[in-house]
Amino acid sequence: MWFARTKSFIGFVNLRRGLRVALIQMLVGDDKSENLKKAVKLITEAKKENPRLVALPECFNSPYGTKFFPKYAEPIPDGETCNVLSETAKNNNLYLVGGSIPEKCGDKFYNTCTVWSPEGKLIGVHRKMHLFDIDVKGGVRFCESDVLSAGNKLTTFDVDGCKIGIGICYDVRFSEMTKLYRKQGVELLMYPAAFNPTTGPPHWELLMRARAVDEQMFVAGISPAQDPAADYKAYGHTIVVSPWGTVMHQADYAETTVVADLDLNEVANVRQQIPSFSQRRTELYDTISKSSL
Ligand SMILES: NC(=O)CCC(=O)C(=O)O
Repeated sequence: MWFARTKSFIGFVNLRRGLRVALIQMLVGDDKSENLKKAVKLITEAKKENPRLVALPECFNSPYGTKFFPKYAEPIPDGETCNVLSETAKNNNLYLVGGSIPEKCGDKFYNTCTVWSPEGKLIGVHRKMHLFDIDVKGGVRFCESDVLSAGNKLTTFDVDGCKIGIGICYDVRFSEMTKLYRKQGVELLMYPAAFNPTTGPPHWELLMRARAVDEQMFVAGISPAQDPAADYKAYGHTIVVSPWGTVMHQADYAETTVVADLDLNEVANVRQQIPSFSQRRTELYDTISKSSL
């Protein structure tokens, strides 16, 4: 009897897998120490909601622009920003996805996300794999590769049994990358990101939902708030999408924090009901792609 009760209690505990995340849509300025102070303040405020994991946006310590990257860049993990992120994760006892910062390594620069444990340990480093080089006539032109080098590795980490993958902004356009994360068992994909007023309205939500539906996982996009005075205006609209493709939360343009409760059971439920991953005809894809070369 006791055993049966205990077993069902354990079963109940195992059944409920949840993760509360707080996504900080922070207004980034051109003063690095002010940006760092602001990040600490917003993370500390977010802690009141009791999240297990907090995330910052792309390029949160520097304005987003190639002319700024070399000036704001720091070594990882031995720079001022990493020290602040490590301390803040530890002081608040939470996992911290440190958005991204311009990283300096030797004579190269990268757009890099660091991930911190509640003990303040560095548990992940992701260098943006796909550089944002686009030229939309009458819209946005940007060429990260003028200054930055691309990373070559996927990055995952574990929070209470949930495997989390990292991409940075433009990485979201590459479904091959998400497929690799799915193969590695990822259930939540987080993109620190900074879309813009040209590509944001037509593509931001669409891409986040597409990746969530393709790979049947939670997807979060964490943007800076929009600064109307900045050269590059971020789109904002920090977003969380469920494995079913439903937009659970989406911010507007202003500074805010999105708090979301992720029911991780939904991942397995959706994957079981629509088993598209195991129904792929990879033998055909390989043959067709080789024969059409
Ligand atoms: N920071 C970025 O990578 C921006 C990506 C973007 O705006 C896009 O349309 O893609």
